[in-house]
Amino acid sequence: MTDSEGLARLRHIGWRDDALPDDPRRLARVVAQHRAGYEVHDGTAAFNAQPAGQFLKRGLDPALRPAVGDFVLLSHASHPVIEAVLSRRSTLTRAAAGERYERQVIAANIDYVLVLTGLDGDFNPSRIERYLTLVEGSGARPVVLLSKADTGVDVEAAVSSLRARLPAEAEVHAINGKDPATVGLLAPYLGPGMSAVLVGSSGAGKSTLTNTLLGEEKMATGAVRDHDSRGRHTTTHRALLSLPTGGCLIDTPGMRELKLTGEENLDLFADIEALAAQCRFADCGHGKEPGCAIQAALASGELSPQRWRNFLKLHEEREEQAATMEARLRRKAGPKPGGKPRRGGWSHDDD
Ligand SMILES: Nc1nc2c(ncn2[C@@H]2O[C@H](COP(=O)(O)OP(=O)(O)OP(=O)(O)O)[C@@H](O)[C@H]2O)c(=O)[nH]1
Ligand SMILES: [Zn+2]
Repeated sequence: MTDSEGLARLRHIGWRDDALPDDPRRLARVVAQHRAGYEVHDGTAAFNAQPAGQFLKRGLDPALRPAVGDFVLLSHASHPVIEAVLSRRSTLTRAAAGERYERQVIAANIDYVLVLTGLDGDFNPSRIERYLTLVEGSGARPVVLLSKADTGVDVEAAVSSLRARLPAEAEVHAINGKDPATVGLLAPYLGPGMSAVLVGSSGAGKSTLTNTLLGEEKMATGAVRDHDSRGRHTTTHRALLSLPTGGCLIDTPGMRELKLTGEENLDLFADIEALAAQCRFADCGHGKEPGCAIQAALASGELSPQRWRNFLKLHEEREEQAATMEARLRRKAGPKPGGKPRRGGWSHDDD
């Protein structure tokens, strides 16, 4: 295999450097993680690989283990073993219950997270906001895609109300997932060397858009899929899709249903945090307390009730999840020797 052939092969899996790694035959990309091991793709085919023993050690920071999107070096054995994980340019993480409160990598080396929402009944600005908080700080960039713009809905109104809520730099596009012209619109995010994931709730149009991007009918869409055949197409070869635009789309069920956990930061609501800091009392409950800056902002219209509700909802969810995780960790740790209950630290008592 010549160098240029080797490079062309690696481009299919999103390898972006102009140089080949020292031993390109050993390079592959993790496209899925199963109970029984990993599924990797080397640009020609997808196959299974096991993690080397070093990745299985108890107590190892989960962030050091191979994750979907990682470029890895394999052994030459007939049953390939993942021996090393190359350094990451971006890391999407979420909180995970482990031996301590820690973060789990859900995808690595992703450039764009395409957050897809239908402009039909699925349209939900709060959910979009929450997806953006998940992507924040990952090194990947979110792109909000509003599908079904062709269905007679008031696209302008939806887009402008959404823009008003999101940070100014957020990218928002209304699209028709069935229209081949959409490929051109999204090409800047899906060019050679780019890796993207598509997230969004069921029915938002992920399969439809993926098919349009592929330029052929490769996946079953909701229109033709009956209830029982759900998941039938979740086969190995479509976990990493090489797009005609040169980029690649990582599409595994876990990625599709990115869930929010207790650890997203709430930077999108920094304005609300700033307001709360102006309340007269440091422990203000933002109810009937005198001198409450939040209530004042709500009264003056500076803060919309909807935005305040969203903040409260997200905040509450976050607290709940953090408490659940703490409780789980505490159960795992067992009672402290000496029998005396531990003081402080835990805000919830669950036994
Ligand atoms: N008119 C129109 N219909 C769309 C568009 N995008 C998706 N649809 C339709 O919406 C339905 C659901 O689309 P899918 O692509 O199956 O949705 P999905 O996100 O893959 O759904 P899951 O596989 O359940 O996660 C199908 O009937 C599509 O034809 C669009 O931009 N315009
Ligand atoms: Zn207050």
